[in-house]
Amino acid sequence: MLKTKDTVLEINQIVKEFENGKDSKLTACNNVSLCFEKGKTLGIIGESGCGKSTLMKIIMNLEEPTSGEILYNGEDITKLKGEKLRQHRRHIQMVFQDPTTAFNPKMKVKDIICEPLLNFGLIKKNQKEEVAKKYLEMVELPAEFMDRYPHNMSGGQRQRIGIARALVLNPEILILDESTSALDVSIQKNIIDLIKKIQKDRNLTIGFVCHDIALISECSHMVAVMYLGNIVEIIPSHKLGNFAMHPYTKTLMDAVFDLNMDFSKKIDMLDNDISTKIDNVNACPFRDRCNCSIDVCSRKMPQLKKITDDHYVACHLDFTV
Ligand SMILES: Nc1ncnc2c1ncn2[C@@H]1O[C@H](COP(=O)(O)OP(=O)(O)OP(=O)(O)O)[C@@H](O)[C@H]1O
Repeated sequence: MLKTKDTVLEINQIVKEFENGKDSKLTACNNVSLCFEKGKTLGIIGESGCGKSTLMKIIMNLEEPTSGEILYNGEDITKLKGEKLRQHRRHIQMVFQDPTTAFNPKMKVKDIICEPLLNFGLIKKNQKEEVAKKYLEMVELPAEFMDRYPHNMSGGQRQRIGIARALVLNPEILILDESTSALDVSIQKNIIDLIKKIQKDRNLTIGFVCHDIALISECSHMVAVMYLGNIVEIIPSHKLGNFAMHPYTKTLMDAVFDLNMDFSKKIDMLDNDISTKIDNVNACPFRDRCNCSIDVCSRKMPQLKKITDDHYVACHLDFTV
């Protein structure tokens, strides 16, 4: 994925290995390179355990990569320490899957929303109510909510507070890690609509991590498909339906329940579990579950190949025909 004039965050060849028992290592991220574009959403999709959250934690400086760099305004943020790191945190904020666990249950909504601003000394205590009102309005909640506690709200309302708190420092990039996954479908849609509106108003760059390809295609501009730590396809979301090429992406797409779907078509579901993985750098990570694997797949790791300017695939199959 090539850097453009609109790139705000550049992930270059990030590798993250974890100790996995005595003499073995687990590669959670294997040479991941991606670009986040200003005002756009980059969706990252993959099954549980494919490394999505690890990558997001590295972007958030909550985890250190084994190697690679992440450039924000030309500076490698993986190397930041101390006060420089603290100041940098204002630029990239995250909304977690379950904000309940991230909130102090003894704090009122106004304190939760304003805490980051107070930590950075950006407001005085007597400005809390004014700020909370503004941000509650932004996430379409009544001003009276500022005196509530998190446990007196629904999951959707709590997630709105999580979004307000993440945006209060006016970050350039917002990371949403399965942020709507725990919500009912109708509430999920409302939150997605709200996020899209805020993105437009603020020209916000978003990283949207999710295991639901239908949801990701609905709210992302570009989609990166991750499998066992590897990016196997990067594709504009509007092309997912008709132009996805990697056998894994196609399987994910085929599994989406679509009212217009041809029901006579066989749906190839993934049978063996992702946890039965073998870390083999000399083979395609998807080969054991792939219906189209060929001889070379068990000998060589496919590299991302450019199909068109905005579409990349890591597969040994020949897509030129
Ligand atoms: N601190 C850690 N120590 C050892 N292994 C880890 C650690 N964190 C993650 N892993 C492993 O790295 C791999 C990727 O985990 P990660 O949480 O990034 O996946 P994920 O795609 O976000 O999954 P999920 O959607 O379930 O959160 C998994 O095999 C996981 O067990």
